[in-house]
This record gives sequence, structure tokens and C-alpha cells, in this order.
Amino acid sequence: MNLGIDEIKTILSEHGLLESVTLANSTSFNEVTYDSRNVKDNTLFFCKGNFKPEYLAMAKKAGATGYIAEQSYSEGIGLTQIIVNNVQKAMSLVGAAFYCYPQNNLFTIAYTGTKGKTTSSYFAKSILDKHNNNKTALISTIDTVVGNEPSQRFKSHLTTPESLDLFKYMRMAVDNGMESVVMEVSSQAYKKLRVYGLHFDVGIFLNISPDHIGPNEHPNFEDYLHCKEQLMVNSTYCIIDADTDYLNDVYEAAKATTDPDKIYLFSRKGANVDQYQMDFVFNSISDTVDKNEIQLDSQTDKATGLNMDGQYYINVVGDYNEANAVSAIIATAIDDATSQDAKAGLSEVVVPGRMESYAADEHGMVYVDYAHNYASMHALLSFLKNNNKNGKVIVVVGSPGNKGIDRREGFGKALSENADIAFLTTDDPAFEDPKDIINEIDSHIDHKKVKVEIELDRKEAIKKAIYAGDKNAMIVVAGKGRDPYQKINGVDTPYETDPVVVQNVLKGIKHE
Ligand SMILES: CC(=O)N[C@H]1[C@@H](OP(=O)(O)OP(=O)(O)OC[C@H]2O[C@@H](n3ccc(=O)[nH]c3=O)[C@H](O)[C@@H]2O)O[C@H](CO)[C@@H](O)[C@@H]1O[C@H](C)C(=O)N[C@@H](C)C(=O)N[C@H](CCC(=O)O)C(=O)O
Ligand SMILES: Nc1ncnc2c1ncn2[C@@H]1O[C@H](COP(=O)(O)OP(=O)(O)OP(=O)(O)O)[C@@H](O)[C@H]1O
Repeated sequence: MNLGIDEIKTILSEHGLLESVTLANSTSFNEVTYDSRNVKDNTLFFCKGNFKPEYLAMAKKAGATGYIAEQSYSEGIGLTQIIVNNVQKAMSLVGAAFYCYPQNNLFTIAYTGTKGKTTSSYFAKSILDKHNNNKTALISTIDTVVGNEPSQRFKSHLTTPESLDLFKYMRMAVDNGMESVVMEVSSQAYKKLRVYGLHFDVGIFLNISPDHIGPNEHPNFEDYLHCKEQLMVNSTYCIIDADTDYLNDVYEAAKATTDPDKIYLFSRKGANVDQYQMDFVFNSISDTVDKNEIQLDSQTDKATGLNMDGQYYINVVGDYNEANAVSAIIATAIDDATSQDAKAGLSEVVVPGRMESYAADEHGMVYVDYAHNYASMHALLSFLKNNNKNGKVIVVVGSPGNKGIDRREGFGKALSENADIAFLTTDDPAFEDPKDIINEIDSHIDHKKVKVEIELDRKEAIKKAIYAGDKNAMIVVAGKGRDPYQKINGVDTPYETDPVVVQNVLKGIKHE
């Protein structure tokens, strides 16, 4: 890969970003990075975020020959200097050019929503893999998949990567023969301009509820909604779950840049969405803890044209996963997947850490799930309670420190609505005392409805919760899915993962 200064100047000028250029020896670059620790010979270095000038000195020493920044630095003397008025925008545009616009060789499907992005992305990949013979890349909170070799699948650091990483992964995907990519676009990705200038083939809006509002994320709900809506503005086809709050705003955002013929609305049958014509409606054939199956019916000519009507068995239970599945069926149909592909993909899909179930025999069923705010916890617990009115709902839950503070009240509310016993424990306490977090959750629980036990050690809490269950119990281990660590005082402290802890407890029970 190589990018010359003339092309960089043209791109930045065209977008009104270029302030000045001071040329030094290097007029074309073999690498781009925003991290001095990754600099190689002849690298173009971006100074962004909580940047410190010593990083530029380190970059120069390691072989950087140029830098892009919003101001000049004495540490950069001797390097080609490109000054811009917005380095995040510049990074995304230059990154796309450096990696030769890989998005043009991929069918791009992008998800946003407060809940269901990861699950739906796995659903869509599973369907497309049937359609294109495993040529679907994935950029998700859990894993990034850029090919089919083991080394081409790795853990993700962010839900949506920095723009330079994103274009690099897309390039790798194209070079590895991938034909489509399914990715999650967080509201932070728009806020931090990680997808600036990127246009998606299909953008899907699942839902929105208050979350990610705080000093390090969004200043208020309006900003959160605005950022999420940007996916609708930047997609050729838009798919909207019409059961979302703020449907009107979301639809208007989609319509601002998309012909209504390319906007698909869907909802559960009977949902209160009267003012809009649905393109698809679905209803549950079965939504028990053992079986999840839906019927999907088109309502408009454009929907009928996709040929996706029929029954679909979904391998992941939870009634909220029905809407996730429908979104994936429509999105992949636009990429020419057939209803056979969708039936096969959805019947086999597994999503790590989402509704993983383990039979604990005389102690009931254990579910490990990533639910970690009011909306997801409410959806999960009400689904379980409705399915087994006689069984006790026992929940192991904590809440992270230094972020998502309103989740604590949300958990208290969701537990009061549907739980019988709560084991309050440690999540990712960050720099807070986990006991304080627990006390805050506890203060929002209605103790007349829920019996509360406090156990700071997460593994112990899981064990106690399982032992507290009888054969009809539904034990939920919430909030961390398959996270392999707990963030404690700034350190990612290794943790076996909730599924492993559960399985170890169950092994212990069998050997008793
Ligand atoms: C607020 C935000 O977007 N922060 C992200 C941002 O931070 P930053 O640009 O300030 O980077 P930094 O790590 O402080 O370092 C400053 C710069 O110095 C560089 N550096 C640093 C050290 C060094 O030795 N040399 C060097 O050059 C760094 O590479 C960086 O370019 O860029 C970093 C990577 O370049 C990200 O790790 C970081 O994400 C933070 C940690 C984060 O976790 N953000 C969360 C809120 C987030 O984005 N979450 C959403 C999901 C939300 C949802 O669930 O919906 C996501 O998309 O993941
Ligand atoms: N459509 C939905 N509506 C409400 N809750 C959902 C929905 N889909 C999934 N959930 C719940 O939310 C949890 C997280 O799901 P998922 O990881 O798919 O969402 P996400 O949008 O990627 O979340 P995050 O941004 O927090 O990583 C699930 O474990 C489940 O409990």
C-alpha cells in the first residue's frame, strides 16, 4: 500500500479540511497509524484524541516521515507536516484512500440500536455465509472476522473500530476473498467520526432507549439519538424496526437521504404503528425457552419482491430475538440471500454469551446473557417469567463502575418487576468500590417483591444462585456474557468467563 501527498492534498481540500502542507523528504507513505507504538519506516502518523507530543517524537524515532495534526509540533520538525481542521475526519478519509476503498468491493450491512446489534450481526453473518459460502466478514463487539483462517478471527477492542483499523480490516477481508461485511456501528462511532465518509449498502436501526449517556459518551439523549440516526442518513437501503421509540424521528432521518422505496419497516403483528405502512410483519409461532419460531409476512410489493415470506426457526431463544432475526432476514435478502439461506443460517446460529443455556437438573436452567441495562434486563426477565410462571427467576447481577450510572436504577426496576431472588455482585467495578455499586442497585429494588443477597465474589454469587434454584428455577447470570476479564482499578483482571464458572459449578453438583 502506498499513498502520495498529491492524493492526500486533493482529498483533504475537497472536504474543506486542509489548512497547510509543509513538505519534507517524503512525499508518499507506506503505512498509516495513529499509534506511535505501531510506526514502521515511512509511516504517516495521525496525532489525535488524548494525544501527547512525545508520541510524535517516538513516531519520528521509529520511522515516521510525515504527520497529520490540528496544529504543528516542534517534535515533528523534519517530517512532512499536514495541518487539518479536523484530524478524525482526515483520518477516516485518508484511511479509506490508503486502503484503496475496500468498502467498494464488499456489500456492507451496518447495525445500530441500543440493544441487539451484536446478536443481529451474528444472525446476518450466519445467513450470508449460507448464501456466499462463508465469504462474510464480521466487525462486532465480540469478534472481528476478516477471513476463514483461525488467524483471521480475533477479539475486538471496540464495537466499531477506529477508522484506520476499520478500513484495514475491510482491506484484509477483501484480500481474503470476503464478499460482504456485517458490522456494528455504535453511536460513539459517529460521535468520534470513526465512520466519517463511509456509505453503507444497508443500515439497520433496531431500537433506542436511554444508555451511554455520561461524561465520556453522550452529553444527553438527544445527542445519542442524533448519532444513531446518522446510520440512516448514510445508507443506501434503510431497515427500521418500527417498534422502536422515536420511530418518527428515525424514519424522517432515513427519508432525508433515502427514497422511501428503499426503506423497509417491520414490526411484530399487532404493534401500535398505525400511521406507517409496514413492509413486513412477523408473529411468534413459538417463543418458549425451548423453541423460538416465527412467521414472516410481506405487506407491500417491494417486500414481496424479496421473496422471504415463511416460517423461520431461530436457534437463540428470547422473544426480542425475533425482531433481531427479521432485521437480518430483510438485510441479507437485499444482498440476494434466499429464504432457504435464512432458514438454514438462523437455525444454526450461535451468539457467544447471548442466551447460552445450561441444564442444572434439580436446580433448574441457567442462562448466561449479556443483558446490561434496563431495556435488555427487562426484555430478558419478562420473557423468562412469562414462559414459566411457576418457576422462580433468580438473577446474578452487578453493574460497571464509572460508566452507565443509570443502569443501576434500571436493574433495580427490572429486578423488582420480574425477579424473585437477586444475588448482587461485582461486574467491572473500574475505580469504584463494588459494594457501593451494589448498594446503589439495592436501593432501587422493591424488597417486598425481591429477596436480595449480596455476594461480592462473582464466582461465589453464581454458585449460591444455582444452589438456590429448584427444578423449575430460571437462573440468569447477567451482564458479562463471555467477557474474559473484570476491569478492576484500571487493570483487566483475568476471569474464567460466566459460562465456564457456571459449567464448573454444574460439574461440582454432578460429583456430589
Ligand atoms: C472516547 C473515545 O472514543 N475514545 C477512544 C479513542 O481515544 P483517544 O483518541 O483519546 O485515544 P487515547 O487512547 O486516549 O490515546 C491518544 C492517542 O495517542 C496515541 N498513543 C497513545 C500511547 C502511545 O504510547 N502512543 C500513542 O501514539 C493513541 O494511539 C491515540 O491515537 O481512541 C482509542 C483508540 O484509538 C479508543 O480506545 C478510545 O475508546 C475508549 C477507550 C472507549 O472504550 N470508548 C467507548 C466509550 C466506546 O467507544 N464504546 C463504543 C460502544 C458503545 C456501545 O456499546 O454502543 C464502541 O464503539 O466501542
Ligand atoms: N432487540 C432487543 N431488544 C431488547 N433487548 C435485546 C434485544 N436484542 C438483545 N437484547 C438483550 O440485550 C443483550 C445484548 O444484546 P446484544 O449484544 O446483541 O446487543 P448490543 O446492541 O450489541 O449491545 P451493546 O451495545 O451493549 O454491546 C442481550 O444479551 C439481550 O439480553
